[in-house]
Amino acid sequence: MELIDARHITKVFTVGTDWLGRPKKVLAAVQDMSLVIHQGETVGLVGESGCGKSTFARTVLGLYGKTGGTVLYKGRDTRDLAAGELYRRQVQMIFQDPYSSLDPRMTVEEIISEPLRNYHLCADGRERRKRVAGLLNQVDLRAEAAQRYPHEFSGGQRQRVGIARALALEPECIFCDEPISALDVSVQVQIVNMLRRLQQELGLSYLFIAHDLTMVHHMSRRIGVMYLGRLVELGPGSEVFCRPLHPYTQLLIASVPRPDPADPGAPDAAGEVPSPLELPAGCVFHPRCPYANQRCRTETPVLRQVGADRFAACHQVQGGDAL
Ligand SMILES: Nc1ncnc2c1ncn2[C@@H]1O[C@H](COP(=O)(O)OP(=O)(O)OP(=O)(O)O)[C@@H](O)[C@H]1O
Repeated sequence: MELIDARHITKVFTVGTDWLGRPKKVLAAVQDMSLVIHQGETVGLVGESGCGKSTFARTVLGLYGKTGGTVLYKGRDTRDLAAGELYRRQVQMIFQDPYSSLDPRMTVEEIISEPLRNYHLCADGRERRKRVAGLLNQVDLRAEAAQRYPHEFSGGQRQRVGIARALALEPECIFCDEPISALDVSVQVQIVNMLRRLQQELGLSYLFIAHDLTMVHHMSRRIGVMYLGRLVELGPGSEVFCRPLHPYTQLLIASVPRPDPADPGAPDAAGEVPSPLELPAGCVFHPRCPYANQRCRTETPVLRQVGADRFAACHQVQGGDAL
C-alpha cells in the first residue's frame, strides 16, 4: 500500500537581497521530484552533499513550504485538514546531528514526552513516565536516563533519545536524515541495526537519507539517486547498487572506496558539480557526463520507466541497459 506519494515536489529558495530588499537569486534546491514510500518499506535517498536530499525530506514533511507539488498520505491530499493533521502525527523525522537536535535545557523525559504533550496525550504524570520508560526500553536505554540531560550522553545515546522521541506518537513512517553520519563507525552499525529491528517490530516505513552508499544499500529495499535537485535514478536497492543505469549513479558507485589498492575504481568525472544558483540547461549532469550529446545539452530528461521497477532520467538509457 502506498503510504506517502510525493508528486512533482519543487522547492526554490531565494537567496540574498538587493538594495531595495528584493530577493536577488533563485536557488532551485529540489525540482519536480516524485517518490512513493510504501507501507513497511525503506527507501534510501543518496547523492552528494548539497544535492537537495534534506530539502526534499523537509518539504515533503511540511517543515518547508512547497514551491510546487502535492503530497498524498494514504491517497489523501495532505492539504486536506484532517489528512494533514494525521500525516504530521504519523510521519516523524530524525536528524543528522543528535547534538543540536535535542534541547540541552530539557531532561530526556521532557524531550521524549514533548510530542505527547503537543497532542495532549498522556496528561497524567504517572502514565507519561511509564510511556517514556517504555520508549527508552525500545531504544535500549535504561529508564534512569529519563532524568538526565542530553550532554550526559554519548552521540549514539543521544541519537537513541532522538529516535525515542520520534517513536512517541507511534508513527507509521520516519524520515531519517543522515541519522548516522555524525557517529563513530561501530556506533553507526548499532543504530542501523536498531532501526531495522524497530522496523520489524513496529511495521515502520523509512525514508533513509545518507551519503554512505553501502549503508543505504544495506538498509533499503529501493534506492533513489539525486543530483542537483533532481531524482536521476530509482530502483530496487541491489540492482541500483550492482547495475547502475544512470551515468551519475555509475560514477557515485564507482567512487565507493575499494579495499584493493590495485583496483583503480572510477575515473574522475569531468569538471565540478555546477552551482545550484546557475543550473546548466538540458540535463543537469551533462557537463560532467561522458555520454552527453546535443539533446542532453538542451532537453531536460524526465524520470521514466526503463525496466521492471527501474526508472532513470537520462536520454541515453534504453530499455534498462547500462550505458
Ligand atoms: N534554508 C535555505 N536557504 C537557502 N538555501 C538553502 C536552504 N537550505 C538548503 N539550501 C540550499 O539548497 C541546496 C540543497 O541543500 P540540502 O541541505 O537539501 O542538500 P543535502 O543533499 O541534504 O546536503 P547534505 O548532505 O550536505 O545535508 C544547497 O545548495 C543548499 O545550500
